[in-house]
Amino acid sequence: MTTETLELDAVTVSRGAGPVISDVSLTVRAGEVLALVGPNGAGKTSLIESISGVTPHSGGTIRLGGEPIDKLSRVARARRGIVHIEQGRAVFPSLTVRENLSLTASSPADLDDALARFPELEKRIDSPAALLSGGEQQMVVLARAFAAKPRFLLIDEMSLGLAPVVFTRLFPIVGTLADSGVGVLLVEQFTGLALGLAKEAIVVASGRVTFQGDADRLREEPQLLHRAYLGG
Ligand SMILES: Nc1ncnc2c1ncn2[C@@H]1O[C@H](COP(=O)(O)OP(=O)(O)OP(=O)(O)O)[C@@H](O)[C@H]1O
Repeated sequence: MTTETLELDAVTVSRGAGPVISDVSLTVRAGEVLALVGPNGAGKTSLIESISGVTPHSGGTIRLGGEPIDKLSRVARARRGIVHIEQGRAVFPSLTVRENLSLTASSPADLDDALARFPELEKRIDSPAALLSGGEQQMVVLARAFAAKPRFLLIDEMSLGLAPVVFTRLFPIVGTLADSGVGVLLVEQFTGLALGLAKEAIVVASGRVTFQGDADRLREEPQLLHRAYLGG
């Protein structure tokens, strides 16, 4: 059986004065986590946005299951299974947890399936999302993404604004989503956590790839990571 892929081939993204991502090629595989790390301003968010269609890319090709998706709108890409979790916890505060999940679940079974992965949310199912803690809100965001039955999940800085004790509990959930067959591209400032979940890693600095390979190797060799952050 061949593994489904989301591939970027020499992708360039330009913003304002010039390219913020240059010639980046990578492959996300179904069932695996690919960690995308790098210093602030390296272009990680721009890269993720080019995949989901939030920001257009100015060069290169993006393929989903081998088919180019460059010309598809953001909505069309989402319909094909590319789900983007943007920075910040975008819950609908006045809606209950159930209503938040219903926005993306296309059937009650999909909603139940998503909830089954987040037992802590089941207890809060009829609470308005505004009354949940930051960690619980991020769980709603993850559950809502999972309820959409993604083929590929793009996660941008899930830990932002959360206490370490909270996000270290959330991180393993991303691993279980990948184990269920979803391909995950994970942007995360807590490099150690991201590399711990990932099979492969890619480091981007000043818009260019400075390391691509085994995540464990990068985790075990801090000098390699340091060099990649400085530009390779
Ligand atoms: N809307 C925009 N218009 C113009 N330039 C932008 C815009 N958004 C980001 N940039 C620039 O693009 C470059 C890459 O930013 P981006 O947010 O993609 O990097 P990042 O690696 O995700 O950074 P961080 O970790 O700080 O979120 C930066 O130089 C940034 O100033």
